[in-house]
Amino acid sequence: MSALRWLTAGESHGPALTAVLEGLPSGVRISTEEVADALARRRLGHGRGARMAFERDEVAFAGGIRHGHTLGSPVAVRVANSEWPKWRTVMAADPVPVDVLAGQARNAPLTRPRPGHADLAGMQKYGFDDARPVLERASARETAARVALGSLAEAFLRQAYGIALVAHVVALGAARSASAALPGPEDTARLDADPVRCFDAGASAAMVAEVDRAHVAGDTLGGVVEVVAYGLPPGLGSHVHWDRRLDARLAGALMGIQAIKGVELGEGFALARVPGSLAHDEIVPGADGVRRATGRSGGVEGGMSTGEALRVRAAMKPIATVPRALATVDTATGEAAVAHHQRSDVCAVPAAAVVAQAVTALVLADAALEKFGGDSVPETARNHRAYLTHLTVR
Ligand SMILES: Cc1cc2nc3c(=O)[nH]c(=O)nc-3n(C[C@H](O)[C@H](O)[C@H](O)COP(=O)(O)O)c2cc1C
Ligand SMILES: C=C(O[C@@H]1CC(C(=O)O)=C[C@@H](OP(=O)(O)O)[C@H]1O)C(=O)O
Repeated sequence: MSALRWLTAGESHGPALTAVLEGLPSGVRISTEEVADALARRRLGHGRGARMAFERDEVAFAGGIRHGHTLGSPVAVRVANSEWPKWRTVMAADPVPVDVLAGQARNAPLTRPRPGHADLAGMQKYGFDDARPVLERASARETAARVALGSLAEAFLRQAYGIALVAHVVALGAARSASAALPGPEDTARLDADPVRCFDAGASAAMVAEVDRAHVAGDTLGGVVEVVAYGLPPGLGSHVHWDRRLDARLAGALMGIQAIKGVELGEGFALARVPGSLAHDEIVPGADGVRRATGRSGGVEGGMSTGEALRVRAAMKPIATVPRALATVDTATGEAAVAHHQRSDVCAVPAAAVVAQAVTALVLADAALEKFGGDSVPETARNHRAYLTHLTVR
């Protein structure tokens, strides 16, 4: 069983998202404002659709926190949706009279499933003749719940072990950052201020232009995000079994984000094209112990953190709701049709970076608690210090 478990519930146009984090020690300092800041960061980014402008995330803790500190009990977070009054009837939990529903334009069955979204496979799997019940949960609005939990995991990692994370966009459509410079956690405000969360100013301008071109063309775009975590000890995760490997756990969590289609640690796929002499990170003596000369592995070897910066990338496919709608079949008639489209993001890669940072923090917090145990922040911090003091090789 994982040391830390998390679950989310809620539909895109439902009253609220609910998230639960179980296993967090007591004594993590956290405020509603910190979680709200993380949620606001997820709404940023050039290319997001109209919904980001008018909808608000109304966050409140519903358990596990007292006077600004975790209690060790499950933490429950509720992210209410300010748009709920408009959806109260269409998304009501209790039965609604048929004549009342019939008067709701929002309730018209969606029978032209979008290629690339969950619509068609979800209708087939769950036995619906309308895509609404599928897309409500498939929607990446759910990622607000994971970002809320990720902000708790990040606070814990920072306070217990001095681990800090940052995420940025390294490619968007055909534009990519040519710079090898990595942002640090202290660059978060600068990344928030960039329209596409890119650390490379030249590439940022090219990415903005890509989004604008796609918008005019009635098209959508994907891209690549990178999460960097600093301050990890060596030895999170394990080589001994597939499901204990840190890389496998990161890949699973990142691939669990809507629209993520590829994950790589460090140089990932590029390593497959170079000889071994250029693929690995040579081990060199340093003032504070052994170091790596390069960061090609992304800070994970043998399924374990090496103690160097962790660097993991995730590739996001373009948004499925393409304004210049794609071909589909109207499931009500069996006839060829164009996919339904009302509004959508042109590109949500900057938001995906924020979500990727959150799920990476959750995986690292789980792996750290598995390694160091402890039911309070001081206890797990003590265990971490003792481990570092007594490392067999340094
Ligand atoms: C932050 C974020 C925002 C998204 N916004 C949209 C959107 O506006 N329209 C859309 O069709 N898909 C959007 N998506 C992608 C869909 O959620 C995703 O394509 C869908 O779940 C199917 O992807 P899958 O095949 O990976 O499950 C977004 C994804 C993320 C991570
Ligand atoms: C609401 C959010 O993202 C939504 C994710 C999403 C999708 O299909 O994934 C589709 C869009 O919603 P709609 O189809 O209602 O316009 C996005 O706005 C959010 O991130 O908070």
